[in-house]
Amino acid sequence: MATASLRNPGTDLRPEWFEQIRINTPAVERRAATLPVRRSLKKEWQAGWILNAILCIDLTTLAGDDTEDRVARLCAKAMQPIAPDQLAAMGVDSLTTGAVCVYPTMVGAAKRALGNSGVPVASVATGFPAGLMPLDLRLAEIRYAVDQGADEIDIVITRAHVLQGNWTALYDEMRAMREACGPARMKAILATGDLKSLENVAKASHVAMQAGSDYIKTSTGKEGVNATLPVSLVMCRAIRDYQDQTGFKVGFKPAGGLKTSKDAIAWQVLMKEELGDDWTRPDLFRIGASSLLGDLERQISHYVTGRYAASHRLTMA
Ligand SMILES: O=C[C@H](O)COP(=O)(O)O
Repeated sequence: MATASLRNPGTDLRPEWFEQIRINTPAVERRAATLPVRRSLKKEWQAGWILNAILCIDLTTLAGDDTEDRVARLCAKAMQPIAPDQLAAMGVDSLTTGAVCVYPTMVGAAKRALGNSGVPVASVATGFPAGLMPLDLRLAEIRYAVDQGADEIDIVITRAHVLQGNWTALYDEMRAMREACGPARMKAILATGDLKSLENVAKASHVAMQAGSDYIKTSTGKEGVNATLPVSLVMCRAIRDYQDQTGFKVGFKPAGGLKTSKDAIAWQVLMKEELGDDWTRPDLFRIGASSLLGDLERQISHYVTGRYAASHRLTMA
């Protein structure tokens, strides 16, 4: 059995590990519905989970009007997401987000802004968000982002391969992407809102892990439906099965539409209950979000000062 610290190397394609999967959708939905209301957290516990969520955020900007200035501001926020006096009041010395996540042409600006802070830069690639580009161009885009200094690559898959059950084609493209990533960790975005069924989500999760993904990620943030708890539950169970099958731990990243502290806590409850404490830390859990940090800041400020700060006092737009 592999140890936790080793990177998932993937396996040969093993359809027999997932072809028989059937999902009881009503049961998944019932279980998912209990997650947001499962724990009534006392104030200090709630504040602790909120700080942990910040530690796990891939602080994201993926907009057509991104500029190097915007990316630099995002990076400043990633390095200091909470005001030092508020952190000190909570007995915490320092805190950063899990990573920043940007388009490939913004990787250089992010690296410069983050300096030696240790905050990793994640880049989307492979024709994000639709992925409908020739494979050689998608692989070249990964290599470009790695060359610019990206530590992590968030790839998108060809949804048609899933919809047609073409697992070999899906595995082959992801294997090639994993190789193109080299030392950069690969997060595989399944775009679950496009995949039509929870069974397809489970099967695509298995193929992504067999192809060597370091994390599996729900969504680009651009699909009609992005991260949901039922989809996340199915993906977490695939991660658990894969660990049973291979001994390797693969990370999970819900992304798209996560905006509130309540969301951040519900997803952490999911991780803790389905996969255990290891999956509440950034090496196995990230939250992809462009507009979650503001609410987390508000809750921390309320915890420390007893009142809610006006939104213009919070530095994250
Ligand atoms: O990977 C991260 C997503 O693009 C973020 O989606 P969001 O803008 O809905 O938070």
